[in-house]
Amino acid sequence: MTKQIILNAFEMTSAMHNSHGLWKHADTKRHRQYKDLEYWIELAKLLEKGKFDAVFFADVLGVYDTYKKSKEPSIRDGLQFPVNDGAFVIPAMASVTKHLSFALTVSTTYEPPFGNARRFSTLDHLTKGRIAWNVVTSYLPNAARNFGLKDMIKHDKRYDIADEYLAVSYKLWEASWEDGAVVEDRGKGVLIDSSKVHEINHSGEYFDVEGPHLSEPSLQRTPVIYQAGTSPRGRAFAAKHAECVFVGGPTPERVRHYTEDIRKQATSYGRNPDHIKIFTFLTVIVGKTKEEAEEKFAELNRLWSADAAKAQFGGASGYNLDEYTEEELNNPFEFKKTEHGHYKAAALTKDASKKLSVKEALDRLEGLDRENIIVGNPKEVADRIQYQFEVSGVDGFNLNHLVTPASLVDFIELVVPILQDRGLYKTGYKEGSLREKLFDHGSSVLPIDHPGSKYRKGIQTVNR
Ligand SMILES: Cc1cc2nc3c(=O)[nH]c(=O)nc-3n(C[C@H](O)[C@H](O)[C@H](O)COP(=O)(O)O)c2cc1C
Repeated sequence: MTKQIILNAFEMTSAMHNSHGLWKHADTKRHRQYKDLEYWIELAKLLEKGKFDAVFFADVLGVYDTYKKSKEPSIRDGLQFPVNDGAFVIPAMASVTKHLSFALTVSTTYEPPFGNARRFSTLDHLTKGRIAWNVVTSYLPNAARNFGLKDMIKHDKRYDIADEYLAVSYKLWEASWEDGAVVEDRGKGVLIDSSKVHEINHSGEYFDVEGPHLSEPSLQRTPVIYQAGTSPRGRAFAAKHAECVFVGGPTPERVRHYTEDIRKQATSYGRNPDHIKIFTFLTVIVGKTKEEAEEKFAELNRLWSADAAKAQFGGASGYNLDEYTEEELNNPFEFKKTEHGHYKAAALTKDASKKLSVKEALDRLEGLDRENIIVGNPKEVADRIQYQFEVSGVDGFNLNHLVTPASLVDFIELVVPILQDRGLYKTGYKEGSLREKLFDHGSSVLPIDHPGSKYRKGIQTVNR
């Protein structure tokens, strides 16, 4: 059977996400409606109609303020600000869908693991196993200062902390409660068999947690583990822990380099590389005709905010694009490792399809980056998606939407049927939890080659 594209809607419970300045578009209301439950409920119904696998909720815990050393460019255009807590809209979206799943971003740098484990168990219960956790280590200096730190914790150390954070989480989800602990024995007057509920007594370098886990085991126990990070340390972390990885890369060839590296490293951890699904970005502007798509592109390009794009680039990469002098504009735009994140900086330097000068790099952010957007009629768009899917070696995409919900409606009406005709996209959902839909492990819980499963106690689940 043809390998099929797994599709997530790339979202954020914020005024704007990656559509810089496009709140000015006549058809978008999301910057006013992102705080309304009705907006998320309608979106959920639309996405399930389009057979989307999941909604991927990005998140940040601060304002982007590297560019111009100021928060003003971000605040002015609503760049991922204001941003609400994504967890709260998920149960409402789950209540009007049966199959759509939800990947929620939570940082291991700022929120302690004990409360986070309960949050995900609760969501897994309420959605009947349709939850994933996108593990990030965060990149905004303002986030560090919001959580009482003077500076960001160093990039690689954040991943060391994340490693221990995951160990604590696995203990809570996998080791604290045995299967069958809830006995509900009316005769003996026992609701929960306390011999099957365990403290975890974790004492480590960064965390001390006694337990037991406050939630009883949910369908998946450990939520499907997503990870977003493309640096060498990020990829090593993904290879060890992630069941789904969200990688950045400006070309399908470069994305392939990352997918191959992650799968190779996963093997060295004793994991089956097929137990990792890899995703990258997808941005589409589709019209019934090429001319209509080009008109849409021109209109969006006209409304684009270069300042917001540079502000996002700044926070994600650590480069302040405002600091180059006139004389420096012709210099090559070089990669430098910062304490922020890897993929944005790499996209315009070492991963770019050609070497860029500083001026050329800045120009890429002045408008919608044509190199990273598919513009065309439905067939042209489907051809290009198919090409990117086949060349990059990914299992699916996180689909951006520039105008919400119009971009998603266009995609579902115009592109999905072609991908379905080609056998590249499902026409119906598989039954079961998110993990069962994504994999063939034979159960909802972690497979035995995953490091989290090593913590298991007294759990009677079959696994392939
Ligand atoms: C494709 C992609 C998406 C990401 N999304 C988020 C996000 O929503 N929120 C966030 O705080 N960090 C996000 N990150 C970055 C993570 O915080 C990451 O753990 C950290 O910046 C280091 O990333 P790196 O390994 O690529 O350097 C993302 C990274 C990538 C590659």
